[in-house]
Amino acid sequence: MSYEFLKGHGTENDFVLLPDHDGSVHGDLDPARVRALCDRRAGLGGDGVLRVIRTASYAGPDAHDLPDAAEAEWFMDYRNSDGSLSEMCGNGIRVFARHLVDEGLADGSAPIPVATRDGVKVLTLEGDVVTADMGSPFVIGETKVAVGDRWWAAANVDMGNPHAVAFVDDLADAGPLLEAPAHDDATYPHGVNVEFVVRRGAGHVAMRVHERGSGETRSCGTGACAVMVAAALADGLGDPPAEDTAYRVDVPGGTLTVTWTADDRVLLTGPAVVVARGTTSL
Ligand SMILES: N[C@@H](CCC[C@H](N)C(=O)O)C(=O)O
Repeated sequence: MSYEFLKGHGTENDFVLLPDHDGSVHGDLDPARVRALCDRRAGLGGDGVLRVIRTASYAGPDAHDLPDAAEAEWFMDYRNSDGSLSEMCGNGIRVFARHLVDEGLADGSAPIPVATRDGVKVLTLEGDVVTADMGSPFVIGETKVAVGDRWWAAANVDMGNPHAVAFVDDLADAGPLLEAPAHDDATYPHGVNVEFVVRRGAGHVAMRVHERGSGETRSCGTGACAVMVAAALADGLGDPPAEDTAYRVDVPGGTLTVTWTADDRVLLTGPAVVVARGTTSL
């Protein structure tokens, strides 16, 4: 079977997009196909797959939990590169919105609602930059993570998907991150995305991330949001802050801006580009 794909990225967190508007191309989207597509040597390469499907047409895992199609015509069916599902992807949803507008499937001059496994997110495009309203963060408490025999205290922040945010002295402290950092399985029964963070200045941090289901990636949008929230709280801001507050979050693949609003919304702003398209039979 031959089918259409596109390739895109947001701050070098890269994705294979699979247009499947009525669900007739990929059915349940076999995890083995996701792994084959994301393979960087034998496939197209990617940190994940974004299936572009109408909310009303999705019949796969979690279909019963999806928002109503009247709230969001399109559903971002996100898969990690190992084939697993995740609730949300902050870089992916910006690329998803860019694709909808490029293809005339959504009007880029107005906010675009997109359904995810974490509810409806609203995207706004301004030139090359896309902002995703990621909703409210949930700061659950303290945990810890480890690489080898080194442990760090970490903030447990839920952005729809799970995060552990560890402040470190140096981003190199975590080593090459060839394996998932150790974490508390009782706190994170479904695994966790782990961010290592350093301060760069007032309202400015830099991070690395090991993503659940994808390994170390060049960026993670939900991770950047979790990092901003953890940093803002460590800086003494309220939950939510008294006034809208923006932090610059540097990632290996670029720079994101995260704004935590006084009405407790986290806004993720950054680039989103589609770089290629074609057909494959992977
Ligand atoms: N890269 C994404 C997050 C993708 C999902 C994550 N690996 C998980 O399993 O929760 C982002 O930009 O947020």
